[in-house]
This record gives sequence, C-alpha cells and structure tokens, in this order.
Amino acid sequence: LLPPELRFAATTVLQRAFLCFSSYCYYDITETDGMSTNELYHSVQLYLSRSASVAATHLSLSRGLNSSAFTFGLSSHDRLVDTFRGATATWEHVVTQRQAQTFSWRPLPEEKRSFTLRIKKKDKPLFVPAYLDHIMDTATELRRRSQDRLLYTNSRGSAGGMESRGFPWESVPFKHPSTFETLAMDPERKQLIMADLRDFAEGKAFYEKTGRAWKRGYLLYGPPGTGKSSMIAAMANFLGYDVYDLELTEVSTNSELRKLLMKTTSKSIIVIEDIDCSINLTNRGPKKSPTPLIDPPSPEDPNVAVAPAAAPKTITLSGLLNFTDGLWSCCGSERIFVFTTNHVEKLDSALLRSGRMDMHILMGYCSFPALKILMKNYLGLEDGELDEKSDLWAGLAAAIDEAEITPADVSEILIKNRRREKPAAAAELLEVLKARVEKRRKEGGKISSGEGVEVEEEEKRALDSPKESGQDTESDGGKEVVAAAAAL
Ligand SMILES: Nc1ncnc2c1ncn2[C@@H]1O[C@H](COP(=O)(O)OP(=O)(O)OP(=O)(O)O)[C@@H](O)[C@H]1O
Repeated sequence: LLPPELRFAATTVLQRAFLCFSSYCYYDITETDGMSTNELYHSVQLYLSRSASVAATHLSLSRGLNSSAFTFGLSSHDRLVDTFRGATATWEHVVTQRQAQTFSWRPLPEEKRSFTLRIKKKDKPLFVPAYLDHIMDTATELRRRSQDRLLYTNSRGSAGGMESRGFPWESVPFKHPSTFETLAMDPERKQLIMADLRDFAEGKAFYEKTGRAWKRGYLLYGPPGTGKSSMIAAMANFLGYDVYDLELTEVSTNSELRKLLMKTTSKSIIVIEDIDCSINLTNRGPKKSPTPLIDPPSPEDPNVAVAPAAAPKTITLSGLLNFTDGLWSCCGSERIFVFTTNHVEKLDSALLRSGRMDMHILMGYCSFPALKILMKNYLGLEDGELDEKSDLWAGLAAAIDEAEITPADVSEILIKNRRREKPAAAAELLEVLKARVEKRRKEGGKISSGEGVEVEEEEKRALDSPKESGQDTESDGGKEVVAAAAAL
C-alpha cells in the first residue's frame, strides 16, 4: 500500500537501525563498479568455487575460453562459510532483477549480481584488507592453473617489426605432455630438481627478505636426445608456468633483447636452447671483442638515419648477462631462465658462474633407473613385473651403462616393440644394447646414435669433465659444472 519512495526510505531506516545494533558488518561486492567490471567480484567467484563444489547443492557451472577446467558458482541466495586465520566469514550470492528503467550508455545484464560478505565487527581489522588480498592472490593462482598455458616465441625481427602491434612474442597453446613422472632420469636427481623448483616457486618471502631478485637459472647440458627439451616441458608442467622460447639468432641488438624481456610475464620460463650455437658468446672482454659497449642507434630513432637492413648483429655476451642478471631482469618476478647446450665446454665461464645459472644439470646417457622409467612409459612395465633375478634383467642392468645410449634412442626401440609381450620387447632392447656395446668396443669408444649422430668419446668426456678435455682451466664455471654434476 505504500508508495515506492516511502517503502525505500522505511527499508533504509530499518536496515541502518539493524546494522547499528548487529554484531556483524556487511560488505557488498557488486559485479560492476559503475561502468567498469569489478575485478574483486570475479576473484571472489573463483575463490569460492573451490569450496562451492563440495558444500553447495545448487551450482552454476562455467568453462572459460582457453581453459580446460570447469568453474563452479553459487546460485542466488546460496551461502557459504569460509574461515580465515581462525575467524569466520559468511558469503551470500545475491542475484536481483535489474529495474527496467535503469539507464546506462552500454547494455547492462538483466540481472544484478553481487556477493555479500558478513564478518563479525570485532574481526574487521583481521579481514580488511588481508582476507581480500588473500582472495585476489588465490584467484590469480586458480585462474593461472585452470588456464591452458602458452608457448611464446619471437619470430624474425619481432622485437622491432611487431612493435607496431605492441607485442613482440607470438604464442600457441603449450601442450607438451612431458612430466617429471615420465622423464627418464635417476629418481634422486629428479627429486632434487623438483624440490629446488618448489622452493623457488614458494620462495616469495625469502627472496624479499634477502633482497634477491625472484628468479633462478638452470643450465641443462648433455648430448642430443638426452631429454633437455623434455626437462623444460616437465618444469613448465610442474610449476604451471608459460614458456618463452627465445630464438637468440633472431634478436639483433641488446636493446631488442631488453624489449623482449620486458614483455614477458611473471611465472614463466625463458628458454634459450643450444646457447653455444645461438650466438658468439665469448665476446665479452675488450681484447676479444671489438663490439661497442653501447647499443648501436635504433633504426626507429628519428634523429639517426640507419637502414634497418644494415643494422649489424650486435647482441653481446654482456647484453645477455644483463638480460638474465642485470637491472632489467627484475622488471618481472618469479621467472626462470633455462639455457641448454650440447657443448658446455664452449660456454664462457661468466655465463656459468653461480647466481646466473644457479643449477647445472647434466642430462646424460640412459642409466638403469632411467631405463626402468622408459620401460614403464612405453611398455607399461611396473616395478617387480620382470623377475629382477633373471638373466634378462641382469643383462639390461649390465649393458645399459656401457652402451652409452641416449634416452631418445631407447625410446625409439621401445616404441617399435611396444605391441610385443613385455619380456620379448625387453629382450629385443637387450640385443640392441649388446650390439652397441660390441660395436663400441670394436670402434674404440665411438658412440653411434640411432639417428646416425656420432659423438666422440673425447667429446663425451668433455661433458663429464670440462677441465680434462683441455678446456680453459681458469674457468670457474667449468669447475662449478663438475661440482654441481657431482652434487646431483
Ligand atoms: N630423459 C628423457 N626422458 C624421457 N624421454 C626422453 C628423455 N630424453 C629423450 N627423450 C625422448 O627423446 C625425444 C627427444 O628428446 P629431447 O628433445 O627432450 O632431447 P634434447 O636433449 O632436448 O635433444 P636436443 O639437444 O637434440 O634438442 C623426446 O621426444 C623424448 O620422448
């Protein structure tokens, strides 16, 4: 019977009176904030979807573009109780019909959605803003986890050429299936690497406290086909990071390199594969390098007439070191740099010193524990399935080290035999290993890979011990590699 204005005024007065005497306070988080979207609303929605899936009976479901995960949402007037630092927060999802006469420049959804947070007045200092920060952080993490990750690459001249489009990287969904479980490597070494990655990802407070940039460098070295790329994919899948595959030969200047770095996101792995082949990286010192210490003028600089085609390749080792280590390397956080090489002995010690490449990981020939993982991957052979006292098993264990075969070659043999009975497939592998051992003995240490790649015994020794192979004995990096490999 009351006119709407009076009804509104009466409700407001009653609500205020109620709030004055209530021991609770309420926060409304609406979907839109004036004309713009309220990011907090979407973060709360995602945050609550974690517990909504088990607690509520009537749920809305959604799946975003590029996402492989479903998100649960609360239906109208559904409530959910959450706890934060021992205190209780009650959430209610409120959906009301928007009044027809509401005017807006852009079409608004017919429903008006909001979350109402109810907390005890005494808990207010505890919740605001810490609880809201916690919600935002959790939602960001959930969003990242549910979103399919991306593999970025810089194509020819992208840092300059694509600049007009504002983004120097091109991306595709990252779908590499390699994980630490499928990676053929000694389990203890794998555990070490996983623990290191976990420490890094959870180390925000540590890096802040110690004043270190939140980044870490890994050098993967070893012959071709030993799983360096597979390791990078396993790292990315383990941490849920995007991968930036940096093609160094496509970058002309140090400033281009910096631009590329600035356009990478946090929580990413920046990879430079085959770093020894990418560029001459021993041109750091003044004697060796006639390269100017400053970048040449940029072709985009209107004051300098430089033909872009004539721009020399002037990316230097110091440019690369600044990229990983200098001030610019800190323009994002939580980033991992991975360099790979088949020839660690060719790298400048400056690149290897600790702090730049924190962990040196030797990806070596297939060991017996690694072989067991490959047999599980390709033949489905579980531990204890083959008699460990059998000649077959003992033969594999004895031959694998001397055969010096890469996991890639073992994989090929197992793929070819995967439809056979497991003992028959293992016996076939043993035959191949024995033949390789025989051949190696005859050839006096030459190791032939299945794809016709030949790795000299000398070269192999160089990977294990750079000093022995006549590498610059002053190279601290070389010693570190040996020490790190021994530690692993
Ligand atoms: N350690 C490993 N664990 C599991 N699979 C492996 C391993 N090493 C090699 N492979 C298999 O061999 C193939 C080639 O491996 P990968 O590309 O990772 O080697 P790489 O060391 O990066 O080689 P390159 O130096 O030539 O780039 C992969 O498809 C993978 O299936």
